[in-house]
This record gives sequence, C-alpha cells and structure tokens, in this order.
Amino acid sequence: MNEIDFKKLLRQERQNARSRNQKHHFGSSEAVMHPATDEVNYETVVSYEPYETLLANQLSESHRIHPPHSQIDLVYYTKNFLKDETCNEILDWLQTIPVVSNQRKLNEQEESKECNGKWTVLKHARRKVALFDASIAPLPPILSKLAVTLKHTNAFKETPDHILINEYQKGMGIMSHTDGPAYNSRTATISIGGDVLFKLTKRRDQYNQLLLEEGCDKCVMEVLLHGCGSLIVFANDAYLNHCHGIDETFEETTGKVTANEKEGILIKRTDRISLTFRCKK
Ligand SMILES: O=C(O)CCC(=O)C(=O)O
Ligand SMILES: [Fe+2]
Repeated sequence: MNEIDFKKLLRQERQNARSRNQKHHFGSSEAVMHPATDEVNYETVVSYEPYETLLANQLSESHRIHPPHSQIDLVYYTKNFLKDETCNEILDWLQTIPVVSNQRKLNEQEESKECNGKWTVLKHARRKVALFDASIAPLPPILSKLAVTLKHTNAFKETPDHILINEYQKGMGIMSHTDGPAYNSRTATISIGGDVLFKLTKRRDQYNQLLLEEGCDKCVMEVLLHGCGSLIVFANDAYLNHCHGIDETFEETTGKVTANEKEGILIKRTDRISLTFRCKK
C-alpha cells in the first residue's frame, strides 16, 4: 500500500463496519463495552490544567530523533511521557466509551456526528477506533487535559482539537498512509500497552512515482513506540513527504533504520492503544 490519505483510509476501512459490543481486552476479560447510546454528553468546560508528565522539560531539540546517517525533518520522541497512573486513568476511561449503533443509512455528515466520541469497529482492519472532533462536540475532560498537556509541553503551538483513538489487538497494524491535508502538518501519538515499530516510508504521488529520491520505497526510519505512555511527534517533511504505518505481525525486530533503539531488539506484540492528536485546518 502506498500513499493514502488518512480520511480515505478511515472511510475505506469503515465502509462495512458495523457496531457490535466487544469484550474489552485491557483489564478484566469479563468487562463488556457499554451499550450504545444516542447522545454522548460531555461536560462543557473550556480550560484544564495540564497533566504532570515525566518529561523533565519541554519537548525540545534533545528529543529529536533521526535514522543513522540521514535526517528527517521532523520527528520527536520521548519514551517517558505519561505517568503510569495517567495511563491507567486513560485505560479506565476507554472502557466507558459507548459503541456506535448506526443501523440506519447515514450520509457522511450524519455519520461523522453519529460516530463522534464512540467506538467504531473497522471491519476490514478489525481494529476499533474512536474519533473525537471538538468541532462536533466538546472534548471529554480527559482528552482536553491531554490536549492542553501537549500544547504545554511544546508538542503543538495550538491546542489539538481532533483526537483519534486506535485500539489494536495483538498482531494488528495500520496500513501505510499519510494523515492528509485536512490537518496542520503535525501529529502527536501517545502509546499505551504493547510496543510496536512505527515505520516511515517515502511518499509516492498519484502516478505512483516517488516524490523525492529514487530507491527509497523501503522504510527510511523506524521508531520503537514503547507502550508505557510514550509520545511521538512528527511534522513538516516527516508528515508531508512520508507515509507512516505499523505492520500486521506478531513479532518484529528493530533494524538499521531504528532511530531510538539499537538494532536487534525483538518486539513481541501485545494489545495496544494509541491516542493521536492533530489540529484541524
Ligand atoms: O497507532 C498509531 O501509532 C498510529 C495511528 C495513526 O497513524 C493514525 O491514527 O493516523
Ligand atoms: Fe496516521
């Protein structure tokens, strides 16, 4: 899979998605998702104190990473971003998100509204996603706090207003894609659960030609995303001229282009949650 706009990716993956209650696989195996409700009512509070993070100072040049012998403008990574207690708070809250129940046929606008703030199972990709768009409904307090924290720590200039939560079961991934032109060219992702390799490849244009140098179809940079509440931020060239994705595999090994760890580390996949923050244009 080459270049694919993230919105198209979601639409494609969501095409045949149907709501269904899922057993939640973090915490108790008996925990069942809350039944779908028509309305999601979140408190309308506009300002929150940021979370206290493990980041000693603000995100800065010292957190910048690039593969050996080359530069990609711009990727930041910090393994220790969220405290365990914050990760646990997020995991507990995730179990309270309702599941979408779109039995009737909806147009795109209705569907965005209907799905906002609810779990949707992407049938083709099998993973579960929940989208929170502040232009549709106020963000839940926990996400507002995280969004404020990201601004506070310099990950964004503005407070992000669009959050996508992906829930991956062991072995699942996300096909290589770009996050698309609907957002400012900056993405921040917090990871909780298992570790994965996040892979960046050079983008192709609509004629399937490499946009930049020749011979760069392969992965140009990998980042080991630790599931202990780590944070990756990518922007500019990394956002605009590269695709990113996560392989569908049960295990993988860090390689020569892994930017934040040495080569040869075996990663055995387990369940993982990611929270991806962006600013809508
Ligand atoms: O799960 C991840 O780390 C990546 C998610 C992602 O690329 C996206 O939501 O656009
Ligand atoms: Fe993405």
